[in-house]
Amino acid sequence: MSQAVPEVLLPPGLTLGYMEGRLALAGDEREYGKPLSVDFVSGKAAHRRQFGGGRGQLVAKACGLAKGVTPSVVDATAGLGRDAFVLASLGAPVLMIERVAAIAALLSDGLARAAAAEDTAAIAARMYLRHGDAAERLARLVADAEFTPQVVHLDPMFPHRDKSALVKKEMRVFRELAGDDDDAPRLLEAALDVATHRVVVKRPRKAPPIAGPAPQHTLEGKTSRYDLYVHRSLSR
Ligand SMILES: C[S@@+](CC[C@H](N)C(=O)[O-])C[C@H]1O[C@@H](n2cnc3c(N)ncnc32)[C@H](O)[C@@H]1O
Repeated sequence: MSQAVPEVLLPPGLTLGYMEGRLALAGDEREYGKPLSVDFVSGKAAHRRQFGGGRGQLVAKACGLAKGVTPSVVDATAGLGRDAFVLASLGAPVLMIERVAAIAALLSDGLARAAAAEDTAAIAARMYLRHGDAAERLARLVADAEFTPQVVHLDPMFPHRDKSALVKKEMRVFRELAGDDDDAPRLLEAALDVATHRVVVKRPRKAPPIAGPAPQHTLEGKTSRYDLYVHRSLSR
């Protein structure tokens, strides 16, 4: 039985379709490289799940996962769900929000395949997905008691004015769809309003923090950094 392809608006030159059982976004390979899809079951995600360093990973430390501590997380910039999957693999319930319809469709397909596979079914059961603008949805999620995040994780696209800075062809498709996320300060404010424990923001290591309140702590990795905003009542 052929699966129906979700109807989403795409920039010219890109198509969404099923390839080898996966929903994938494809364009001219010379420009965009291999089709983009979400795979939580095999490849890099599986390798990282088995050998990635568990709670010692930067994203886990930033979100406050520690021995006996596993917070609930909203990943308000879900993208291809890599960070969300790491956190869910470590036991955290994670609600992902993604505003670009085509990316949300890839995530939804990847999640369905993870739910059907033996090794990842329990992890997928802790992952939830909403399509929409997180700056608008966060407050509603909490008001409706749909999900109360202890931690909000943000990883907005970092604007690269210099297009030659694009290293991987596959990421060109992604960047073309997601844009530059110039409105990240608005999202940070919305996240600070709802997270009961902390908001964590992933940045390139040398990039300035998002405009707005200053982070109380930073955690540095090899290529990226996390800015930590501890909930006001806990930071005193
Ligand atoms: C750099 S990517 C995130 C990658 C992700 N951390 C991962 O592990 O795959 C940023 C994503 O956040 C999404 N995004 C940015 N601002 C958003 C908002 N206000 N609401 C929902 N999604 C947003 C973009 O569309 C893009 O897909």
